[in-house]
Amino acid sequence: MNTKFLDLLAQKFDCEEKVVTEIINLEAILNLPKGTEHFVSDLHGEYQAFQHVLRNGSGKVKEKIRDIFKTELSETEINDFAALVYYPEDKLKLIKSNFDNKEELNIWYKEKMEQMIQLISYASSKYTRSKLRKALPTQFVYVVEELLYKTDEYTNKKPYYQKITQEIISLGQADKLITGLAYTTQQLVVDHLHVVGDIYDRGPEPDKIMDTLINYHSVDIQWGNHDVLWIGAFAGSKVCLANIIRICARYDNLDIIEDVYGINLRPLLNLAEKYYEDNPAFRPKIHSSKPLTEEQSQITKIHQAIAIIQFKLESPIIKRRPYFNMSERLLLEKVDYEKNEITIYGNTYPLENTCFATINPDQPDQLLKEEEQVINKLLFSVQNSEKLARHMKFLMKKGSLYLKYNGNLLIHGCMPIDNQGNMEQMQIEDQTYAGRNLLDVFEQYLRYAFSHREKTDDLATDMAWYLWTGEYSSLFGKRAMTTFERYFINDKTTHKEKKNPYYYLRENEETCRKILEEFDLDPDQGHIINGHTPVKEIDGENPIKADAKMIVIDGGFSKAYQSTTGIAGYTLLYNSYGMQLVAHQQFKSKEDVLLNGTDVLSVKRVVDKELERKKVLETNVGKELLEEIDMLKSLMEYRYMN
Ligand SMILES: O=P(O)(O)OC[C@H]1O[C@](O)(COP(=O)(O)O)[C@@H](O)[C@@H]1O
Ligand SMILES: [Mn+2]
Repeated sequence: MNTKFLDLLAQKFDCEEKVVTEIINLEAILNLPKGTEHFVSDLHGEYQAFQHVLRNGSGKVKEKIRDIFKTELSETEINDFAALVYYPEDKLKLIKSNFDNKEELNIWYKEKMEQMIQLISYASSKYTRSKLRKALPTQFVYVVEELLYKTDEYTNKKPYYQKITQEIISLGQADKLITGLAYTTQQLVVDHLHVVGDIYDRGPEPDKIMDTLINYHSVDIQWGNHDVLWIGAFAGSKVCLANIIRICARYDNLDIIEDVYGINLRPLLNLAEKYYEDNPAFRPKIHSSKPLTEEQSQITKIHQAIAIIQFKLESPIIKRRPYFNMSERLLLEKVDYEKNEITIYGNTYPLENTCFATINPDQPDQLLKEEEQVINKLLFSVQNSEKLARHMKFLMKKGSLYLKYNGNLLIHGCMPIDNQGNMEQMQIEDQTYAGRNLLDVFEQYLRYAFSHREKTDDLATDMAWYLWTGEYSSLFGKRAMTTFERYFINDKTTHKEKKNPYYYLRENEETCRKILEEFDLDPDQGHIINGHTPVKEIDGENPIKADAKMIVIDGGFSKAYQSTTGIAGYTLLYNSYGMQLVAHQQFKSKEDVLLNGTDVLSVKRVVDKELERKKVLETNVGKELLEEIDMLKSLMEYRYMN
C-alpha cells in the first residue's frame, strides 16, 4: 500500500491503541444484523403523504411499539404513542391542551419519557453505541445515555435516575427531550432510504420533499424521468424547461415555479395574454369542471403558450439528432392548418381545441421573437435560482440513473430490451451502446450537461430531453410521449403510448435474471426494484413479479393517479430478516392521524425471507468496512509492528 497514504492515515491513528480499537470496532460492526433499507418511489410532490410514510417507517415504528407495549397499553394508547413518535411537536401541543393541572401533566411526562427510552433501547439493539449516540438529540446525549444504560441491579441508583427525569421536567426540558427522542426513534427504525425516482411534478410540494431528503440521515436517489426533466431545465435545456412549466400549469402548481423557486413568469404571462384565449383542453386539471377564476384563466393561457413553445423547441432537436429516431414526432409539420387536421402514422384526424396563433404554417417550428425572448428569460431565471440550484445539486450528488445496492438493482423505469429480451442497441453519434453501457453513457451525458450549463443545444443537453421522452430511455421506455395528441385529438387510440417489451417481459423470471447478470449481480440473490408504472391493484395486478425477482413499487403517491391504482402507494422494507412490501391506503391528513390516532392501514406482503439473519458483513457497507479494516491492518504493520 502507498506509504504516503499510510502516513496520512497515521495522522488520524497516531498510536497503536487507536488502530487496534478501530479494527475491533469495525470487525464487531460487521457481525451486527444489517440495517433496514426503506424504498419509496413516485412521490410526485406529495410531501404530506411522503412525510407520513417516512415518519412511521412504513409501519415499522408502530410494529416496534406494539412489540414492547402490547400487554401494557390498549390499542388507543398504542396509536396515541405512535402519533407522538411521528409528529411529536403537534401531538405534544394537542395532549397538553387536555390536562388541567401540572401534576397530572408531569406524571404523563415521566411515563412518556420512560416509554421513549424503552422504545429507543429496543430500536437500537442492533446498532453500536456509537451509532446510537450519533442519532440522539445532541443536547441530551449525556442524560439519555445515563437513562439508557442504567444498571440498577442493586437498586442503588434508583433515586438518581428518578432525579434525572424530575430535573428534566422541572427545568422545562421535557417537550424538547420527548421531541428529540421521537426523531431518534424514526432515525433508528430506518437505516437508509432509497428514492426510486420521480420526486417532481403533479403534486404541490416537491421542494419540501427535497428539503426533507437533504436533511435525511442516509439516502440515495435513482432519478425518475420527471426529476431528469428538472435537472435538464437547470442544465440549460429549454425544451425541458418548457415541459416543467407546462406540467406545473396543467396541475395548477405554478407557485412552485414562481413563489418557491422565485422564477419570474411575468414575461410568459404577457405573451400568453396577447395570443391565447380560454381553452377547455388547457384548463388546470383539477378545476376543469368549475367556472374559471381570473387566475385560472391566466393559467389556461400560460399553459397554451408554453405548450406551443415546447412543441416548437422539440423540432430542431429531432432534426439534428436523427439517431433519437423521433422524426414521427415532428407533429407541427404534419398539421394541415387550413383544414385543422393532422395526418400521423397514416391516419388523418380532426384537431380540437387548437391554439396555433403563433405558428407560421410555412415554418411551424419557428419561435416568434417574443417567444424566444420569453424562453431565454425563463432559462436565465431558472439557472439563477439559488434554491433550485441547491435542490438540483443535491439530486446530482445523491442521484444516479441506476444503483446496485446490497445485491439489488434499483432503476426507475426499465432496461430497454427487444421482444426477445435482448438488450436494445442505441446509436449515439458514431457509437452503438446497449444494456448497462447505454445507461452509463446516458448518465455521463447528463453529468456533462449539468457541469456545462451555459451550453443549451449540445448533444449532452439534448440527451437530457431524450431521457425524459426517448424510446430507449431507461427512465421512460415508451415508443413516444403523446402529449400533442392528448391536447388536440379526440380519438383516444392516438393517446396510447406503446411500452417497451420490458414492461411485460419483466413478469418472466429469465428476463429478470438476464438483466441482473448484465449488471454483474447474482441472479439467485438479487431483485430488480422499479417505480414509474402505477401498479393497478384494482385490476388485480401484483407488484411482486417473476418469482419475486422483480418488485414494482409505484402504487401512486400521486393523488391524480390513485383512482387508477386503487391504493396510495407501495413501499418496500429490507431488513436482516428479508424483504417486505407494504401497501398504503390513502393518506387523509396529518390532522386525522393526530386526532383519531388512526394510521394509514398498511398491508404487508413478504417478498423474501432470509434463512439466516443477514449481517452487515454481507452488505455494501460491509464491503467498505472490510476495505477500511485492510487499510488499518496495513497501517498496523507499516507503523507499529516493527
Ligand atoms: O397524466 P398526465 O399529466 O397527462 O401525464 C401523462 C404523461 O406522463 C407520463 O406518464 C410520464 O409520467 P410518469 O413517469 O409519471 O409515468 C407520460 O408517459 C404521459 O404522456
Ligand atoms: Mn416516471
